Amino acid sequence: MPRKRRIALIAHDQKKDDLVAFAVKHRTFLNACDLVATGTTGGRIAEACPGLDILRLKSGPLGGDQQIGALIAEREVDLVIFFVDPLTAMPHDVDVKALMRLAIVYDVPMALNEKTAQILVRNLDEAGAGWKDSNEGA
Ligand SMILES: O=C(CO)COP(=O)(O)O
Repeated sequence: MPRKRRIALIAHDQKKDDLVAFAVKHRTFLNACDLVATGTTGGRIAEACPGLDILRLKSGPLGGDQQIGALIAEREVDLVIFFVDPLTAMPHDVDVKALMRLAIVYDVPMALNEKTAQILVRNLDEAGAGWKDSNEGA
């Protein structure tokens, strides 16, 4: 049986409220997916959406972005939703860049802001299971 789509959810601190609101809004869709998140982001979403099953990795600055990058390299991630804060310097900026680089290398769709996330989620929702299949083997 094909695995469910796996979505990686990440938000910088100043964007966490926005991603939590996004998750609440798209909860039914997310519930049908496998979810993986960096530590604090995953905790915040789990708190706001009890019952949503989220695999929580390490916090971003402690290696969480790299863990998600490794999953991308293993072709275990179908979509990255990463609400980035472009106005704050991050001590782990190199990890953030590495994660983005791997999403580009492996041609994984990646939303870096809310509007893009909305478009991708709507597209996935409408495409049903066919969306992932059409991206397999690429
Ligand atoms: O720092 C992050 C992404 O770079 C997010 O990590 P947290 O979800 O643990 O805050």
